[in-house]
Amino acid sequence: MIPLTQAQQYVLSNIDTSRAMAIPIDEANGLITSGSLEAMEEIPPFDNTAVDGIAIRSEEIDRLNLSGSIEVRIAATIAAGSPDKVEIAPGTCVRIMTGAPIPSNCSAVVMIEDVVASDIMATISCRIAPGDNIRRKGSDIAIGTRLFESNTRLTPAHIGVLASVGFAKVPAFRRIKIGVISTGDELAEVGQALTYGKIRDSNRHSLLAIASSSGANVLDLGIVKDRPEDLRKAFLDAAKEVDVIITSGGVSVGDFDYTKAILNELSNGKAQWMQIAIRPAKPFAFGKIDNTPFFGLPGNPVSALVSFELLVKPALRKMQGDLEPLPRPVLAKATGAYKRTPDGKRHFVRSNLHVNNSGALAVKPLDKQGSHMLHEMSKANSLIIVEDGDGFLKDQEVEVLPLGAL
Ligand SMILES: Nc1nc2c(c(=O)[nH]1)N[C@H]1C(S)=C(S)[C@@H](COP(=O)(O)OP(=O)(O)OC[C@H]3O[C@@H](n4cnc5c(N)ncnc54)[C@H](O)[C@@H]3O)O[C@H]1N2
Ligand code: MOO
Repeated sequence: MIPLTQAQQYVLSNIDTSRAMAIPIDEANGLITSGSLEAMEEIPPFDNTAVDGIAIRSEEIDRLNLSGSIEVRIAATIAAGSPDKVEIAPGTCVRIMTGAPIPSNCSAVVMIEDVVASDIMATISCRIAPGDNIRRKGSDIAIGTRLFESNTRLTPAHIGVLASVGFAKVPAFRRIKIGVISTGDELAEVGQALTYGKIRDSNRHSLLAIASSSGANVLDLGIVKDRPEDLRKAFLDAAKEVDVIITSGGVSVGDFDYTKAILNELSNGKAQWMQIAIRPAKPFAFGKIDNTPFFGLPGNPVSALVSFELLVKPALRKMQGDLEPLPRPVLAKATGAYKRTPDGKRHFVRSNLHVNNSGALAVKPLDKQGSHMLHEMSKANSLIIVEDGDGFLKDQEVEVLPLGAL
């Protein structure tokens, strides 16, 4: 058996970053920038009002500060989007709506709630200072501002910023397309009758889902029987269609575990079959078919998902431009014990990570830890890392990998 870090490093060293290209901003959420981005427009693009109210000149502010109350004639009303460049006459003011351009010689806006106004006159008796309620041109983003560094993962707020300064496309690493295949004669499709000896193919569906929620496009490549010629054809066809191939099953030592043998043949003898010193997800195969990375995950349903988290996801992150692709654990206090015996493996214990009543991170190890027990896995949001040994006690601080992060 080899340590997990060795397997992860081997995979990462054989993974290239996907092509950088100009991506339409509405397709870029979750992608990573391939270059730094600078603003070529400013925000706000003109001085505008932050409130609905009355815009006044500094001379009126001075009069107000002297006398405590002023009356000003309302010369016009300015709506948001108004294209007019306005300058107002002495002794007058304008009604103005949130976001509308400020007349060039006005220096504050009084909120409409603080004004007694008729259609033509406004009486102002509140305190106001120059600059109040005005959002100055360029005060949020000036032209030339470095918006984002290269290798920034784009979130909805990044997308909004890019739209606000006029980027229709953004330079980013292309989204990966993942094809998922299930292998095994025992597999039945959902919706098919379940005859004796068969089980439903759950891996294909859970793997399509986890690949999709990891930010990839996915392609369902179906179930392939345990027949070398069928597997060979399916793998070769997949390599033409997708950027990454994921299979489950057939990577252990059974008589019909052909996946690793066919993968090795199609990667010109360069595939690696590994027994990783972890539980679950011990067997794993990795290779490339016509330069398309191929991940042979174990068939046990929990193992397939854990293998995806620990081995596929870091590779996807690297392909998508993440400079620190390996998952990082957090520390939390165990709310229960986990007993194990030394077996040379690091265990990943399905668990529930949460914030306790004191506001600290706590983690509950779940009961059923069998690698076929997918229902229990579905209740987990994290994996407690337990090094080889006897396990941990209640209230002990443990390392935890949260599941589900991009
Ligand atoms: N003699 C040994 N036997 C096994 C070992 C070992 O070291 N020596 N390792 C065990 C471990 S650990 C795992 S994990 C499995 C991995 O086996 P394979 O990757 O070859 O997978 P299969 O044998 O095809 O299936 C294992 C198990 O999972 C079920 N399965 C398979 N595909 C699906 C699917 N798409 N959806 C739901 N369930 C699936 C399958 O029916 C089996 O029960 O090997 C152990 N054996
Ligand atoms: O390691 Mo297998 O992946 O336990 O079930």
